[in-house]
Amino acid sequence: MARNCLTLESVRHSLIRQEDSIIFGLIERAHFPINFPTYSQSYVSNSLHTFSGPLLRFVVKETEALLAKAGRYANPEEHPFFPEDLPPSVVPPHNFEKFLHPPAASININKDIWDTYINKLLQLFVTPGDDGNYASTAASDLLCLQALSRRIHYGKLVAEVKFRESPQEYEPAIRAKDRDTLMKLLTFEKVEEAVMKRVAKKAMMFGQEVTLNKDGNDGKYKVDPSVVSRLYGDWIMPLTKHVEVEYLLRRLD
Ligand SMILES: O=C(O)C(=O)C[C@]1(C(=O)O)C=C[C@@H](O)C=C1
Repeated sequence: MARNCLTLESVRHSLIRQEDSIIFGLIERAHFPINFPTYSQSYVSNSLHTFSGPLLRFVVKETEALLAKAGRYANPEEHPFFPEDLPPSVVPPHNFEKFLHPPAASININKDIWDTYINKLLQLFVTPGDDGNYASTAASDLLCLQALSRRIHYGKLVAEVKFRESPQEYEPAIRAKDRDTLMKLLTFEKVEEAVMKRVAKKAMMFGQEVTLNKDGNDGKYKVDPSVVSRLYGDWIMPLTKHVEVEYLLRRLD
């Protein structure tokens, strides 16, 4: 859909679709135990001294460098975790429609997303242990981080649509830099409740063992549906709303 035709219904529809990518990402990651060395400061240090630090950082940084050359970050819906020193794109530029308000478009909270994912979320949906599959673990973390980042930063589009639909409602709070009022204005509790129920249901459907005999999967899922619901309620939606508030605060700049 052309950006300028976006409505609250269509951006919500995109958020619903993105739930699938996030839940599949979580299921893939939950296939491995925590594998702490993936995040250890000292795991990667090679004799060439080309890189040192956590393996996950290495994998994300190198992947982003490659994707930047392929033009990924020219798309306003994509946000790199390591925006410093990205190489230029080698592909012809695409004329992405400018839908966001330019002074607010550059918000990037990937640092918070990274810290939250590593320090809070992972422990909730992966088992303890170490199976040595650190590179595969980092590759599945990368997919989760990208899906989460895309969803959370989608809050910019949601905020823009809300602002365009009723600017008079938002302008006084933006001028007063009143974060609490903005947060109240953009919060729809009923929608949040529906999101939490739907993601739990999707986690049940996507995460069940599919067999050819009649036995059910004994209520066992690849990722706990109640945890998925909690990840959304406690972190994913609050971070999305944080992006919405930050965006609106710059909407009249
Ligand atoms: O649907 C909206 O209105 C949004 O702003 C998105 C979202 C979410 O993150 O899913 C965030 C805030 C609302 O309270 C409801 C849902």
